[in-house]
Amino acid sequence: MCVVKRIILGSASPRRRELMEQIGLEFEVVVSHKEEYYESVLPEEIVKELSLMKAENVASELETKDMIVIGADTIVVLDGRILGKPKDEDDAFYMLKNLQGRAHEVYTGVTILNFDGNGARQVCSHAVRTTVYVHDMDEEEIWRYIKSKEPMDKAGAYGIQGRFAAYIDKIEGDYYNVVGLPISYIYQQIKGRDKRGQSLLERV
Ligand SMILES: Cc1cn([C@H]2C[C@H](O)[C@@H](COP(=O)(O)OP(=O)(O)OP(=O)(O)O)O2)c(=O)[nH]c1=O
Repeated sequence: MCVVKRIILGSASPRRRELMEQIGLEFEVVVSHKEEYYESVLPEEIVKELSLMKAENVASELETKDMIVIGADTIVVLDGRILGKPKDEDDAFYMLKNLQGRAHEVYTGVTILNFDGNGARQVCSHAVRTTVYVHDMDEEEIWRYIKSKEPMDKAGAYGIQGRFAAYIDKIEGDYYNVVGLPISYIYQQIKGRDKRGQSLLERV
């Protein structure tokens, strides 16, 4: 019989928490307040770097034995420019005005740190891209959406899972990746078996 490892989600995002709960994983949330920054240039490298930093920041505050630590970061990319969370309502307006009527990319980077019983770790960082097509929005619609407060804590100033569903034409790729976590990728990774036939979830 195997003993299952503790899984730590290193995120303050309620969406990430909900997606982990949705698939029935048992996990704990630990939030680190250490600063994050990146040096990479390409979007997929940026989100991988940030997700690694988030996971490492959380791991540095824990006794990391027989444990899986997950970090994630989501950005919206439009014409090569990165849109993070809006600073204020005018910033949200600027982002939404540019996103409407066309396609953009959403990248989420995920890092899974897998610690064995001796505290030795394996690192797996991966980025997932989804293309999102947004319908035309007039200025009144954009302001109405901003006044709903939904955009303010989200990359690109929108939440596909909320009122913004009204403006989603179509997507190509993983929906959950846009919400903040490519959840089936994570599950398949941690359930996957290594050469000894052992799942990441099992303690040695
Ligand atoms: C594009 C998009 C983003 N988002 C959210 C997911 C993330 O919470 C947020 C992107 O910001 P992040 O910096 O990736 O994450 P966070 O600061 O919210 O949480 P933490 O760093 O503690 O893990 O935007 C949505 O909820 N829906 C969407 O459609």
